[in-house]
Amino acid sequence: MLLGAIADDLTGASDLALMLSREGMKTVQTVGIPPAGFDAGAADAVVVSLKSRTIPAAEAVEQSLAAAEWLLATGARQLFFKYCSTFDSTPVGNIGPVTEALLGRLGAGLTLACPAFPTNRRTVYLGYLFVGDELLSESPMKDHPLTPMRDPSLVRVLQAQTTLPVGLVAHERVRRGADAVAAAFSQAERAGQRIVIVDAIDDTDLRAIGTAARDMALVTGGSGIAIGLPENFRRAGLLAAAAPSARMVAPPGRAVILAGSCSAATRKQVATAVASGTAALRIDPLAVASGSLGVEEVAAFAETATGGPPLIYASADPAEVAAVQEKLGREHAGALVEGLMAGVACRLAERGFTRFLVAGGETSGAVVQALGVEGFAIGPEIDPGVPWMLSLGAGRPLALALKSGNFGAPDIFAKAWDLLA
Ligand SMILES: Nc1ncnc2c1ncn2[C@@H]1O[C@H](COP(=O)(O)OP(=O)(O)O)[C@@H](O)[C@H]1O
Ligand SMILES: O=C(O)[C@@H](O)C(=O)COP(=O)(O)O
Repeated sequence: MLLGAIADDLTGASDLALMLSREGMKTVQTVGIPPAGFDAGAADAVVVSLKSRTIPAAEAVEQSLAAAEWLLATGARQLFFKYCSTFDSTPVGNIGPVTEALLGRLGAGLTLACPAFPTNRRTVYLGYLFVGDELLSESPMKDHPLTPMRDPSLVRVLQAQTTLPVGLVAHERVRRGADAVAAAFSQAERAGQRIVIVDAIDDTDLRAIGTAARDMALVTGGSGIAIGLPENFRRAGLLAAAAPSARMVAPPGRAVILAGSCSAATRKQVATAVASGTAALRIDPLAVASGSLGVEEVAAFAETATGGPPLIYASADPAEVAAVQEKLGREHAGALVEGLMAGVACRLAERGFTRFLVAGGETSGAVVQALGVEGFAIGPEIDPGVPWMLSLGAGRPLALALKSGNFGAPDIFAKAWDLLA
């Protein structure tokens, strides 16, 4: 194994695994730290997915360090800490504390932090994160149910989460190429900085940064910054080219869409599916809380639905989410919906469903843990950042696509199935 990655959620992990696989690394994604005897095959990269984005910082640190130990023991030559391209975190973590702990474990001086993913319109300029045409703090991320992002300055956001000095490598340096970036890293290290936010507005920037990060023991960021890392291993003669797959042979069985994401892109995808006549059931968290809607009723809906894959969604707009959270509390509301989706997925898997498209990082984490999946082989790209995957482990094989809340075209719920044979 060459690259060992720790991702703070499931969908983020599959986003990264897809990027590495597209760039020619044989990549396996695991769900949590693999059990003893887990066979990663001849993987060039292993992405360990945690569900550590919003848990208490001390627990996120503990889990990330344990994942790092496993990856290092399995032979990883470089570690990667994957977080969201919108830098999703709370004021107390977890990006800062986990980065700090991993640097300490590796005895490393400097690392970089770059969430840019230009293909999905996340760019960083002068340390400010843009989502599409808007600053992070003016984008729909300001209303995220669990991690509302209200400050667009990544230096400020990260510095609030760590005692390590945070610096900036600005675009003026990045656009001059890999040598200029490497020189900026050395300069930052001499100045006592330990984490540098690095500007990037396109893939050329990301590849230059990737080249410059060749000798960093730890790289942190979104999936975008991983685009230039495989080439370092190829230049060193350690990695052969591999062709990404176009279609995936999925186990026979029925299909369902589970959407627990309230992000703007998911809401548009839900609206598109409903408008086009997809059989759809809306989950009201208050009905789940009162016990009037449960796993059995929801599973029965999916089993009796006709037409294409049915859609079960809790996705709601910011005002509705705020009203629910006021009544139930933010975390309890989230946990209720996640629990329901996980229960429904299990029930449907027992009854012959084998193909699951899940929207939302936390939601995917809950579903995949409940299904008992140990890991995934990476299949074809549905949309940037969203691959089909085949489950690994003891249970019956399943095809899963874990869609980050804000990723995917409006018609992804309809077109995804065409990639399955
Ligand atoms: N209608 C709703 N009201 C309140 N919370 C909700 C509602 N629907 C979903 N949630 C919760 O919001 C969170 C969405 O997070 P996540 O699944 O990570 O989506 P995303 O990928 O868009 O961030 C989950 O905890 C989910 O259970
Ligand atoms: O980097 C990204 O944007 C994604 O890979 C990701 O982590 C998104 O998280 P969710 O929106 O919670 O799915």
